[in-house]
Amino acid sequence: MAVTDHAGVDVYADGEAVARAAAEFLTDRALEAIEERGTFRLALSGGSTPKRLYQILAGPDYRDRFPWTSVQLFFGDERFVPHDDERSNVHMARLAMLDEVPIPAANVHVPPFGDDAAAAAAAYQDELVRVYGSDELNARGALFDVVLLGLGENGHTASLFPRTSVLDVTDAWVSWCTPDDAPNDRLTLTYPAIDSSACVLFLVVGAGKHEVLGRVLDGDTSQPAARITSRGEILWFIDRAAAGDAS
Ligand SMILES: O=C1O[C@H](COP(=O)(O)O)[C@@H](O)[C@H](O)[C@H]1O
Repeated sequence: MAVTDHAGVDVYADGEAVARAAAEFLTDRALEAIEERGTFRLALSGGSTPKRLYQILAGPDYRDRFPWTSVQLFFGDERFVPHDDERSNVHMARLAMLDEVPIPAANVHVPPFGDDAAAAAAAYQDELVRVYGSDELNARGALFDVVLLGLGENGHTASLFPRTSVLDVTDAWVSWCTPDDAPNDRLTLTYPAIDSSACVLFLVVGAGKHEVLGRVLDGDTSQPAARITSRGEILWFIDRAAAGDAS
């Protein structure tokens, strides 16, 4: 089946258009959630694709419109490096967005760094439990209003990497892995934590992602991203190149 025939897939001209559509989508969802429940819980993704989205949210069109003070921000995954390291997803998000917007520091929930990835994952889960108000997933509605995800050319998403045991973790919200095809240990939300979402939004940009995107959408479960579920909806904002349109 063509990528574009799958439900939930929206195709935009290029990465800039994907980022703009995502900024509008997140703003609408945030305003709706805050009107209904007073808060919006968003898990950010890392890597290169969402950087432009973060810059747009911090820019003149959204800086004063996005309801920063009522948003709780989390990280869907993090490379296990210091937060000021250039490889850190937190570092990227700070430079692109967080340092520029009026979000209270207490609303930005950063995965800890230290000597021990397992201990850091457990501590980050404790932080999620504290903000959510229960240690039982779905007990108080979805854990996240939106989980933002990307897609690696090896089929990983968040830091759910192929051939790692984190793919089998069902008894934790946050865990860690050592990929065999990427540097650094990683902290990541697990499948059950991502499933506890009102919406998962994948952003996929570039011709290099076309083949793996087709496999994931066709349900090839050897690709970690194909095993993502959501108790709400799963949406894909992709550009023409990722859709396989070479024009
Ligand atoms: O390592 C990571 O890669 C994926 C995909 O990143 P992209 O740069 O190819 O879009 C990303 O979603 C994840 O958060 C990140 O840690």
